[in-house]
Amino acid sequence: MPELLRIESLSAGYGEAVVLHDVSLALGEGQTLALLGRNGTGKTTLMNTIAGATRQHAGTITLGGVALHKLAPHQRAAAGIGWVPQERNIFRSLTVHENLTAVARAGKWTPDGVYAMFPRLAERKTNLGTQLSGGEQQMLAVGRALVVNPKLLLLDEPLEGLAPIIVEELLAAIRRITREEGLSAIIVEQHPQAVLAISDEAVVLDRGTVVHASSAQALSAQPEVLERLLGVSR
Ligand SMILES: Nc1ncnc2c1ncn2[C@@H]1O[C@H](COP(=O)(O)OP(=O)(O)OP(=O)(O)O)[C@@H](O)[C@H]1O
Repeated sequence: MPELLRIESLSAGYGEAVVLHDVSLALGEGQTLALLGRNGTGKTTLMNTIAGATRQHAGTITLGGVALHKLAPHQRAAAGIGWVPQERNIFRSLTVHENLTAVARAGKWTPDGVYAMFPRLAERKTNLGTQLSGGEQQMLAVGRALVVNPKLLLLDEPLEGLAPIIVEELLAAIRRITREEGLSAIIVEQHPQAVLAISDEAVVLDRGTVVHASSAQALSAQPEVLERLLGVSR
């Protein structure tokens, strides 16, 4: 399969502080990567760096042959990065529908497609962002990234703090978006198994470096590695 993303020898952080050291990874078109690691190991920093929101000290990031690291954040969105940050950046003072139409760009994903994926959002079309539950806000954040019609979706802890029933709903939608619709994605999670089950590749970070890279299936089948690197046994 053709390569979509390639990161080589990446170092990045905040100001003078370097958080990521010599990170390299690659992802093929239509593939999903689970980005795992304990608290504070640099997962969010790597997502932010791909999106252009940190200070990059060294290395390259290429998306479909385009040198992303040379672009400003808004240019990276135009180049195909759909970023759903940890803090779910929706417009709280706009309605659900306005949130989607404000950023939509021509392509396969439309607001109606998002409503079909998330029927809860269809019911709340005219509600303001402030009136949504945490789960609905997360669905809207994912929907906003989809209607930009990205090449690569970055999902930073999309399941964090949500009720179990909402976690199931979101996971099913993410599985459909990645497995059935074939959109490439990087998913950050602290709890690995649910995400490994819907991913092709797995990378584990520790202290800002890659300490494990394999297929998601291979990592799932290694409880001793999960225990050692993530402190979970399954
Ligand atoms: N805005 C910032 N300025 C300075 N240092 C930061 C900033 N954000 C994060 N860091 C530091 O970078 C390191 C990696 O943090 P990061 O949030 O990337 O880890 P993480 O693996 O995503 O953790 P978590 O699972 O807790 O979100 C930590 O030591 C953190 O203190």
